[in-house]
Amino acid sequence: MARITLENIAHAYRPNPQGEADYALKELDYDWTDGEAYALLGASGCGKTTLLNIISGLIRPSRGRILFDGQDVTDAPTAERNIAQVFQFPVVYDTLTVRDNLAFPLRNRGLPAAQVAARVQAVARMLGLEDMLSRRARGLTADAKQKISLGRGMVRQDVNAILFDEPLTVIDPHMKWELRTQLKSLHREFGHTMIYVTHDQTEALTFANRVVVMHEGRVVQIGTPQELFERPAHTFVGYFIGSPGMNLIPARIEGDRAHLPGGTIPLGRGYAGLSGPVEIGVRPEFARLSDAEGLPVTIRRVEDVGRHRIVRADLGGTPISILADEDEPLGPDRTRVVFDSDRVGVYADGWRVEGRP
Ligand SMILES: Nc1ncnc2c1ncn2[C@@H]1O[C@H](COP(=O)(O)OP(=O)(O)OP(=O)(O)O)[C@@H](O)[C@H]1O
Repeated sequence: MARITLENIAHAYRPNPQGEADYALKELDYDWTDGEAYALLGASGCGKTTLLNIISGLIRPSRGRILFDGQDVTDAPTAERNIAQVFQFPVVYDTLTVRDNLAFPLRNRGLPAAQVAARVQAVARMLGLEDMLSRRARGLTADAKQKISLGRGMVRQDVNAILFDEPLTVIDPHMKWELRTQLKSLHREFGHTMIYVTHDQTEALTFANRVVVMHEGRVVQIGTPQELFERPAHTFVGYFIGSPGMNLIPARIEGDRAHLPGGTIPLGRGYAGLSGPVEIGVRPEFARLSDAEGLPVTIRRVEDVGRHRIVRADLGGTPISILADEDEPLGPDRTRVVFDSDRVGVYADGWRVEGRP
């Protein structure tokens, strides 16, 4: 395995890029820790595959360098980077048995038969493929074939990293949960550096220790699932992660107070010199309805989602969501919202601003 360093990487598909807008991947400087499980998360077209392909060597970046354990591989082709890849669609040899498919990358490297057998057995056990090891891949379900692809990606111990590009796309919804959990266990057991591309926050948050959130070609935050939830660095992170996402409310900030459409709230921290459009961000989990304090809201509807309810409301023209417990009374007198001031973030031009205590 290797530490992967991206040094001022940027990529434009068009020749002679002029401004920022021409870059599908905006400048990025980052060290991927050896042995870590990462997810690259973002909406379609945000640049995830471009970044993954730069790491694998399918794309040479327009700017910057890429290093594996300090060695420059910017011009090294994929084959020389010693990387395993798992794609959206299964890549298996139909005429071979499941066992031979899994063994293929190891035999290719000339590993002794006993080691091949042991490793194939371990991977098959983790993926629940043990019962079908002697069957030919032809005729297996798409789910089983993709499991083989995942297994082939993970069977080698000496790879620098394993890259996954939306590997669960073809998997049946009820199997996805199981496979996500298996992948996580495989990471724990084998300790490979894994980079997993997805547009699905649940996949990213269950799989990865560290999530790299991308938006419009830019990495906007790299953090643990908890950091992304508690301190989104950008409004996109707040909105994209969470269900429902973070509330964003236009605000005018004066010191440690925010003037919102329906009134003024305390912030717990002081802010100065904000420029550009300013919003406060507060997650629905840190908002509650009240009959006495807080800002007036109009309740539009209440959605029961099992463990709790989501109250959709209007705060001076801005739609907001508030979480309410299953047993919390939602009578007609509950017409105000209170935000937990320690959990309110301030965003200027989309970026989180740190206030002074
Ligand atoms: N070969 C290419 N030539 C020109 N533009 C491209 C090429 N590949 C991707 N792009 C553009 O670069 C941007 C980033 O694309 P990329 O495929 O990296 O995004 P993504 O986040 O992986 O999206 P998806 O989830 O849809 O695959 C998009 O605007 C896309 O249209």
